[in-house]
Amino acid sequence: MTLHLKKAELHCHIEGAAPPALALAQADKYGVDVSGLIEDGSYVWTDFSEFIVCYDRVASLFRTEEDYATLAETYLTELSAAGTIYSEIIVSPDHGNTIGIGADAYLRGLAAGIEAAKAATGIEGRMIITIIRHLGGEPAERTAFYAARRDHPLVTGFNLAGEERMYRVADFARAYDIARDAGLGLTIHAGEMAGADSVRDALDIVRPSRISHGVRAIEDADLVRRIAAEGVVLETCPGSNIALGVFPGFHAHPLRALRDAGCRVTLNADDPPFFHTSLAQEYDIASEVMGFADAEIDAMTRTAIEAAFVDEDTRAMLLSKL
Ligand SMILES: Nc1ncnc2[nH]cnc12
Ligand SMILES: [Zn+2]
Repeated sequence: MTLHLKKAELHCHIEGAAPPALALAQADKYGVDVSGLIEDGSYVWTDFSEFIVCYDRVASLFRTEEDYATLAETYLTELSAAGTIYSEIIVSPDHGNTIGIGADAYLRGLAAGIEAAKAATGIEGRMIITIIRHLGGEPAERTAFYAARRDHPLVTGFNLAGEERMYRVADFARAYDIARDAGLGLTIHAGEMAGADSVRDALDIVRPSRISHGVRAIEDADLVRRIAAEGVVLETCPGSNIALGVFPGFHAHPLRALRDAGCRVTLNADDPPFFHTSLAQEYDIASEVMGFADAEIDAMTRTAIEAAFVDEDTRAMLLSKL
């Protein structure tokens, strides 16, 4: 067990953190039929494409500012109970537009949830605005402009999620330029559903300080050396990778190999209930299944705080808690 260890998370999609029980309550509230979506208390999907459809259906059950406040507060409160001091949630203002409340109300609701959790538990939270790869470059640029104009201090980063096998990183270069110019921290999903080339493109074109996943860099030794040399931080999500079939089991997961090669690695849950995991479980697996010592896991937590998209006073405060 790793309950005694402090934890930090850089990579969790907030709609992907909705516990099935909360999604069921939301479905009840809005009279939505969830057969085929939730069965026996679990989300139903079989591959990445179905997972994305399932994810979007769950997201559509959250329809008001208050719903989003509840979602963020529920997740961060659960994290805090497991010893988590910091969490970055990946948020999608496009969902706010899809459900009709607009991006501002969507972010306001999430921020209220983050602040409520902080008031109750002390957990620090930030929001990373994501663009959606399978929607293409044009909506991404609109979202990047929105993110650049952000007027909320809890919005500190920018990400690209969605179907990695669609479009090219270059299609999102302009969106990333806009986010970079606005001073947002940059990370990008790469090396999850696509291989080393995708990670190399992400490094060359986006120049991020972090990569969301990045684990398939292991397919190219030169690329692993480059990630280590450049100090790019990998937001690894082992449970997610196993659930999505990226690797056949934890024994085959490259977390240890990447760490041993000098890459800076962190532990994250991605979309925890969809992948039957939690941040606490990712820490437990690192300890009990992958055999990392407590000091090695603490080093990953420290790396997460070092790479967090926060101001330096907040970083110092978080580091002092470790
Ligand atoms: N694991 C994942 N990869 C890419 N996009 C996502 N959106 C939500 N979860 C994701
Ligand atoms: Zn992700």
